[in-house]
Amino acid sequence: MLAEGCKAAPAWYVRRDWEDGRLAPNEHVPLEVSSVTKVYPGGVQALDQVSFRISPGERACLLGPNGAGKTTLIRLLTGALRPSSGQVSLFGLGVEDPGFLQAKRRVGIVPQSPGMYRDLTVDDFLQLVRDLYGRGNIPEVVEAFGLGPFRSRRMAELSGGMQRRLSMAAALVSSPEVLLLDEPTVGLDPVATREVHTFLRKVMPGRTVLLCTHNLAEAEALCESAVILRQGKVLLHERIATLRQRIQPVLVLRATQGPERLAEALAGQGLTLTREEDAVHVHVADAAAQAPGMLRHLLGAGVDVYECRVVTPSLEDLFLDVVGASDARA
Ligand SMILES: Nc1ncnc2c1ncn2[C@@H]1O[C@H](COP(=O)(O)OP(=O)(O)OP(=O)(O)O)[C@@H](O)[C@H]1O
Repeated sequence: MLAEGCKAAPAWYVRRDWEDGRLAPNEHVPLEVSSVTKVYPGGVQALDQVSFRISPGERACLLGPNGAGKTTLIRLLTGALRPSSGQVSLFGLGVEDPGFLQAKRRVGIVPQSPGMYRDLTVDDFLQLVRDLYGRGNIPEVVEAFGLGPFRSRRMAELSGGMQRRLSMAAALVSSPEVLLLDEPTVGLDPVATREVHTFLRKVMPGRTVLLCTHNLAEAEALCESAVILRQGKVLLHERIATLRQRIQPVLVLRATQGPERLAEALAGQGLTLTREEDAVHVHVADAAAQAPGMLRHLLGAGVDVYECRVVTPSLEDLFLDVVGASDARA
């Protein structure tokens, strides 16, 4: 399952415990997808033998290009869809198991929209959720998410940002151990997006999280691991820090004498150079170790460097690297 070129798998990486590729069910694993295939009526195959586990306390993002199967996977995990084959389990229990409903009560779900509940007031909706979960502290979430002034407001009358706040509050009413977040900031303006991130930062620590998003900055800010899907398959499941080691940082250099002279002075040193407008990018394994010698060499060669900046790869760079490499192989 580890994509070509990936480094050693972390401890929680997918382990194939059963010979047929399925994972052995484990009550200590909050979210588990084992050899799941989903074919929609009409024949579209959205997921193809997908397996991964999200460990307790892991905060993972679910990434992938359009049509990769992310929404399908989230809907399978929420129980809204059934797999065509394979097993989705929460705390080791599959949908057919008698304790599945109990396991589901340990999972809070933040959907993209309030769906069919638009006509309920904020209070009605939170009470409905508390009744469904059989427990919960409404005043606590109303306070935590600043919903006090809106309690008698119909959900349809709330702004997009406020609806999202309510969705998060509802997901947390029962103090779940797991949070499933389906694009929590899609369609929100930057102010509302920041507000959602602030709330999420408060509630995510200590919980297991799977965050489906297209916003890679959001994923990077909130999660420490990534599951990348493409065309219904898992390309990788890895720590973001480990992923980052796959791409070298870049030293961005600018000199008074211009990029040609800079590149000329660095030629023949076994470095990978790329020219970006008036800068030269040097790919380095260890910027702190290599930059001082490089700058001394340039100064000695009569090149006056006025900018030397280390750029570490972003999750976007990593995503493009992983998905691009997979596209090239396809
Ligand atoms: N209800 C459905 N009936 C038939 N095909 C579907 C249905 N829902 C999704 N699909 C197809 O399944 C595949 C995966 O779709 P899915 O929505 O899960 O991907 P996604 O990664 O969430 O995409 P996006 O990022 O664009 O939201 C796509 O080819 C899509 O067209």
